[in-house]
Amino acid sequence: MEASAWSPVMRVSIHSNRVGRSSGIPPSLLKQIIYRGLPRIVGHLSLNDCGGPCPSTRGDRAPAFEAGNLFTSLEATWLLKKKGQEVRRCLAGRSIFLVGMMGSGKTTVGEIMSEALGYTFIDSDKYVEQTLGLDSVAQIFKQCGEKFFRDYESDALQQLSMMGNLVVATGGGAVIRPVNWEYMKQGLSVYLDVPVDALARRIAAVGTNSRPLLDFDSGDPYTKAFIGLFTLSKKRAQSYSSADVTVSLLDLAANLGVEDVSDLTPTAIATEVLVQVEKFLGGGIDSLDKRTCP
Ligand SMILES: Nc1ncnc2c1ncn2[C@@H]1O[C@H](COP(=O)(O)OP(=O)(O)OP(=O)(O)O)[C@@H](O)[C@H]1O
Ligand SMILES: O=C(O)C1=C[C@@H](O)[C@@H](O)[C@H](O)C1
Repeated sequence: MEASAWSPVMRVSIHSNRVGRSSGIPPSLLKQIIYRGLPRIVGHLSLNDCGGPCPSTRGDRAPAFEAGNLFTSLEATWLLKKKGQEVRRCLAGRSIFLVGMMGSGKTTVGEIMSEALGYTFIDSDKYVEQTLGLDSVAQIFKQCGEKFFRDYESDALQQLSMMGNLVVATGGGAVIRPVNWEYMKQGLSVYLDVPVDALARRIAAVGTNSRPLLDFDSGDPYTKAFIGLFTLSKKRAQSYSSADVTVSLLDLAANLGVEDVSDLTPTAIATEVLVQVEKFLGGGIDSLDKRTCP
């Protein structure tokens, strides 16, 4: 999944005076994360086990086995882990609930964050599937309808809210029920704000089959995804804005001088989420040396 989905790293343009402005991460490290921060891919490659075409064989990518690439990836991993350790102290066991539209990266970014924090990752859609013993959310919608799914989704969030030390990727529609916010307020909520075009491109790449609210009868995958996401995002904008922390990919890209949000790696986004969470909790953000968190 990762190897084929990430966008070409070579197209990223970096303006050194802008890098790191919002995040408090040393500019040289942040540049490397954005420019070549592909630790998960390198991890796969080092096992010689890429699921699709290896990045090293693709013309639009930096050579994956180049010593510098591995080195910078290790630095990115180190920085993420360090931030994770700092934020873990600030969180003091509170869980993080990631909210956002379908395809916003809650699962991808959440898994990376959970590893950095030493937290357990839970995907609430999967939790509901397992509770019901059904294969997919699409099947639940088809057999039992949306309301039935939403009831189980609320139950799942209630149960998860009573545990600590979790990063939870919530379902894209979890925000529409006020009671779910009561559950999520037991921890910290983070909204991943991704432009609809980028969401539609990501979802079109894998098809709309697994996402019942986008799986219309006609239209190509991008158009179906775009129309569905656009409509839902308008309806949900206010709900998403209730999150404690918002991480806007447009803002992050602008602050980093990156032209296209698709060029932001999951590691960079996960690191930014941790930085913003730390900021929300009152921790040091201007420098890695400032650690004012209790
Ligand atoms: N930063 C990124 N750059 C490019 N592709 C990404 C990025 N983050 C996630 N993706 C891809 O986008 C798709 C959706 O990601 P993911 O499953 O993490 O989103 P989600 O918010 O959990 O979605 P859903 O709510 O529908 O389950 C996946 O194919 C994933 O590989
Ligand atoms: O945005 C939504 O309403 C949904 C998102 C998915 O995560 C699933 O929870 C389901 O497909 C509904």
